[in-house]
Amino acid sequence: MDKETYFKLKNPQMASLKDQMFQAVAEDVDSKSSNKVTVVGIGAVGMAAAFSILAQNVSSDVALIDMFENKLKGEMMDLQHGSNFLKNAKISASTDLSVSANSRLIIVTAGVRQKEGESRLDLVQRNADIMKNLIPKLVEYSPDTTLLIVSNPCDILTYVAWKLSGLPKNRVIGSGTNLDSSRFRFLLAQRLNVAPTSMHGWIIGEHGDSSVPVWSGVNIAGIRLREINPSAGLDNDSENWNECHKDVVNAAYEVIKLKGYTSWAIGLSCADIASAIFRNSNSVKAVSTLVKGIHGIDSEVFLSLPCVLNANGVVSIVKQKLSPDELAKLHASAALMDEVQRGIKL
Ligand SMILES: NC(=O)C1=CN([C@@H]2O[C@H](COP(=O)(O)OP(=O)(O)OC[C@H]3O[C@@H](n4cnc5c(N)ncnc54)[C@H](O)[C@@H]3O)[C@@H](O)[C@H]2O)C=CC1
Ligand SMILES: CC(=O)C(=O)O
Repeated sequence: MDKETYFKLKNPQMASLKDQMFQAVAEDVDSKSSNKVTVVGIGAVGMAAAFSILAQNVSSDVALIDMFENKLKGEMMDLQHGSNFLKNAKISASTDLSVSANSRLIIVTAGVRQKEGESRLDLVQRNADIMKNLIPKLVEYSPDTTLLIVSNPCDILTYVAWKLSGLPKNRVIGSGTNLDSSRFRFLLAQRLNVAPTSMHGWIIGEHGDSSVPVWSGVNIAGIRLREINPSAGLDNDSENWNECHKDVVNAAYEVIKLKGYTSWAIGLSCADIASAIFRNSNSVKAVSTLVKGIHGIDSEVFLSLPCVLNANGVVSIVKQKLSPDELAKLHASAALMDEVQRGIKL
């Protein structure tokens, strides 16, 4: 019961302050929004995603879910207290999955994270078990939703979520190498002293140790690095450009060693993907999608490729012209995903 109703029941003769202040003119609007995002798992990554989405006004309706009631309430209140600086935000939270009902996007960050020295693949069965508990119930509450899977190993858990959800493949997306591509562009841009947004380079394949840098296409303003230095990114390159990719692969390990986890960049990456969906933008992003039949991959695995994203999720995949070496590495990524998937107990 809200405070207004309680007051009226207790004091039937007295008009409330609200009644005295306002003259009702029409029925209130049904506040059910069409841009609701639920973030499942409100650890470092979930909260960075929720904050980025609210601060960038990608959605003004954010629901938070976790197992820990006090932490949930604390995070919800802390965000709500910033409402004055947001754009009419509605923030809700519960341990009960029903709080997610009618979400247009559900971002899943629940699960264990790597400890120092652990790889993403080491987490697979523990986090697959969490998906088994969560995904079918979440989809029951939001049958028209799009799932964005962030928990690691991201590509494998996106496959698991797709299998468990019964949703069409375009609406089950892994955050994939959108983050790795951002790291790559940042590192390249630093060496060439341009803005990362002016540096065009893609990391595809696994969000993890077998990720594939598409050196053949790295360019600024259409000038490919390889036109100037045909060895850029190769082992025999005297300028060691491939250090940039090695640093991308090492990035999470290094940040985890330094601060215990990674959060801000992946939070911003989630907001970037959510924005493409909510604004129906047809933006091209490297996200994890079902790649069977693309680039000659014949196994049912999810990997990142540049995808056109809009309100319908992944609507097409950009068929990059890959060099034989890049193609071989992508196939190695696919074979690794297939092998790990076969070991999961679903
Ligand atoms: N794909 C990517 O680019 C990235 C993925 N990650 C992954 O994201 C995941 C989360 O990382 P952090 O936020 O750092 O971990 P964290 O430990 O800070 O947070 C995880 C949260 O999930 C919650 N949780 C666990 N099981 C749950 C369940 N069944 N229902 C509801 N909530 C549940 C926990 O209570 C906790 O609050 C990890 O798997 C990590 O490896 C992290 C960074 C980047
Ligand atoms: C932890 C992780 O997957 C990342 O920061 O890339």
